[in-house]
Amino acid sequence: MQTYPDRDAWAEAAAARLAETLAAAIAERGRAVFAGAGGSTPSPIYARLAQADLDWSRVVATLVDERHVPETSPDSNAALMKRVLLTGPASAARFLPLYSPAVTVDRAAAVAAKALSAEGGRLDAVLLGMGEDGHICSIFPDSPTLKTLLTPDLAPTVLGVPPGRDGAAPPQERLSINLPYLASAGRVVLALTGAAKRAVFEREAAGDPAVHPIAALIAAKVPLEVLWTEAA
Ligand SMILES: O=C1O[C@H](COP(=O)(O)O)[C@@H](O)[C@H](O)[C@H]1O
Repeated sequence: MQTYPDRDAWAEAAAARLAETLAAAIAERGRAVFAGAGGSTPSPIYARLAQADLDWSRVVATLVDERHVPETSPDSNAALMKRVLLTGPASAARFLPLYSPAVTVDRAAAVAAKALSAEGGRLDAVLLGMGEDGHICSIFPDSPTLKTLLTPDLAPTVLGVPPGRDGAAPPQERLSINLPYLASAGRVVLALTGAAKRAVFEREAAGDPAVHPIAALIAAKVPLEVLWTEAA
């Protein structure tokens, strides 16, 4: 885990790592695929990444997970990414949504999986956050889709995630990439803030990889870089 003295240094370091990997992919293959998280963590990183000196017209930007809601919803991760990352020069990137309107969450997941596969089926750079319950992407510790999403030897794909039962997370249907997408990525930056999330990360990392997403990432040798700052 890399520790940073404040949020500015933390966000700057995360954005620089992601930009470096996207630039290398563009130099090597003429294109790059970026996948990012929603939630409260990524905004300062997205704001800096948007300023990166990249040929954004060669970047496909997508999400590691999404709530099954339209972009008009305040819960939409797509709306967040478009508002904070895909602005200025970065608006030249092509956005690939996980959500599709007017279809079931499983159908939307199949559509997104096909579209991502058509982009090469591999993510160059990934920005992850982690919830205080230890979820990453929409891979929730107690979800019925947990085991499928964490199965290491499936093909990279996108799956629909049902809402949790009896008030358990997540509150609404979601879509999520699976562990093999993270394991095959070029670089995965997990951005964490605050003492509580650090404690959750350390507890989860020591857990059973079959049911703890962070432990599963480590066991699957995801190219993970954890960047932490105390300022929550
Ligand atoms: O629901 C989600 O939560 C996680 C963590 O969010 P944060 O607000 O604690 O940063 C996020 O990584 C994920 O993409 C999002 O859909």
